[in-house]
Order: sequence, then structure tokens, then C-alpha cells
Amino acid sequence: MDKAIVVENLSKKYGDFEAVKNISFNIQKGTIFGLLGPNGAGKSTTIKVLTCQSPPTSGNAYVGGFNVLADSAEIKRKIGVVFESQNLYEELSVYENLNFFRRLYSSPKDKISEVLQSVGMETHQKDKIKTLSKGMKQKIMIARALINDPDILFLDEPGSGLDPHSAREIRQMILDLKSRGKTILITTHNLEEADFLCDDLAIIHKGSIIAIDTPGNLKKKYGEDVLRIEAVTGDIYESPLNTKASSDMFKKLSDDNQIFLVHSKEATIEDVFIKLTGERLTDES
Ligand SMILES: Nc1ncnc2c1ncn2[C@@H]1O[C@H](COP(=O)(O)OP(=O)(O)OP(=O)(O)O)[C@@H](O)[C@H]1O
Repeated sequence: MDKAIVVENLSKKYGDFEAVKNISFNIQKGTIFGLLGPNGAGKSTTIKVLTCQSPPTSGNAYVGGFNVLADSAEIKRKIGVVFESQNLYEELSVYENLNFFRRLYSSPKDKISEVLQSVGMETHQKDKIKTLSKGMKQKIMIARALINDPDILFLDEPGSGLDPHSAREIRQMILDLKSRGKTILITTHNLEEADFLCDDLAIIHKGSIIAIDTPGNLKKKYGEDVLRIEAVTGDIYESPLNTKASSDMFKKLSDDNQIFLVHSKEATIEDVFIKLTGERLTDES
């Protein structure tokens, strides 16, 4: 499979502070790649470097085969970016916002209804941005990023701050874009979003990538399935599944007639994060 993005030993310093430390990864064409980490981990900085908004301090990165330092004009033509903050013109209509971008890229006029259709917002062309909900604005942000028909999309915290219904809609939209052949890099601090969407996931912590694999493999490698027993007293007992400890726990509670409910709990990406960092990744969205 071809690579859409190649990142080699990339670092980015702001003054003396190293926000991104020697990270490397590849993104295969037509896949969704996630950068998962808490606030301040270096996710937006990585996106800024890959979208040619900010040069790397060292290392190399190639987007669509082009070098971020030497070929920024070519890269900008091939990519779409959804920023973390919703920077739309609030006083202008949906159509006017998109038309502004369409002209920047010299895309044909009928592109506007096409991209609005792909995010289910074609009936809102005349609405002013300021009258839309946050979820609707996020759909317009995605529509705007599609106006130049990019091969590669960068979505910085696409579900952040959205209500659960809108977050689900945006996730489905991201999967639809993948099924249309787009390569997508998302950043997120939402564990569920990362697990659900990403073909490959890099866990980024304090500027470094500390693990990278499919979500399933990360859970296999670093997570532990757990045997969970609810006792008649309401107490919860947990122990790693299929171990002597869990069978001893089961036997003892069973002998004491204490068992109310038994189930197994699969490892989650949160377990992986805690195992790797010793910290909890609190989910604010
Ligand atoms: N322009 C800048 N000047 C100095 N420091 C910066 C600058 N931009 C980011 N930083 C710092 O670099 C670190 C990484 O920031 P970055 O925005 O990449 O993190 P993030 O993982 O995207 O988190 P968030 O979701 O909060 O944006 C943070 O400590 C941040 O304070």
C-alpha cells in the first residue's frame, strides 16, 4: 500500500521548549490515522508542521509525496484542514463562507452544493453561520475542507465540545470520507473516538510517540482483559482474566456463596494509556 504521509524524526521547538520530540510514523493511503494524547501533548503542533503552517525544527515530513519545507504550495493544494477552533465568518452565510474558499482554490461553483450534500447541510446554504449549532458549524468546517477535493484531510479534535449526537454524526462522516478513498489524520483526546475511527493509532505524550499500532493490537499488547465479579453485598472484585489469581478469586467467592454477577471486561484504549503513562486521559468532550 502507498504511503500518504511519511514523518521521519520530526521535532518542533518553540524557543527552548520542545513541543514535538523526534516523532516518526507513516500513514497509508485511504486509512484513518489518529494522534491520541492529552492537552499539550503536541498534537496540534504536529498538524501545523504537516500542513505547512509552521516549519519543523528538525527531521523530515512528506505529505502526498511532497516535502513540507520545500513544496508547501503543492501540499496545500492536496490537503483539507479542519482546525480545532471553528474559524468561520459568523456574519456571512454558509454559501458565502464556502464561496470564499472555493474562489481561493478556483474550484467550480457546483462544488459548493456537492460538499454541502456530503455533510448533509445542503438546505442551509442561506443560513448565517451565527445561527447554526456547534455541530452544524463543524459540518460546515468539514465541507469547507473538502472544497478543493483533497486527497488528505487533517482534522484537529473533530468531535471536541460536540453533543453526543453531533459527535456520532461527525464520526460517521469521517468514515464516509474514508470509504471515498480519503486519507485522514485526526487528533483527539477522546478514547472512544480514537478506538472507533482509527486504523492506526499513535499515543502521544509530552511531545513523544510512546506507542503506535492498530487499536486492537494496542489493547492486546498493553491492555488486560479482566474478570469482574459483583458480590451479593454489592462489592466488586476484579482480576486479570485467565490467570490463577482470577480462578482463585472465583473459587473463593463461589465457595462463600457470594457471587451475584460474573462478567469479563475487555481492555480499553484507556487501560492502554494508563499502562503506558501512569496517567488517566480524562475525556472532556
Ligand atoms: N506558539 C507556541 N509557542 C510556545 N509554545 C507553544 C506554542 N504552541 C504550542 N505550544 C506549546 O507546545 C505544547 C504542545 O501544544 P499543542 O497545541 O501541540 O498540544 P495539543 O496536544 O494539540 O493540545 P491541545 O489540544 O491543548 O491543543 C504545549 O505545551 C503548548 O503550550
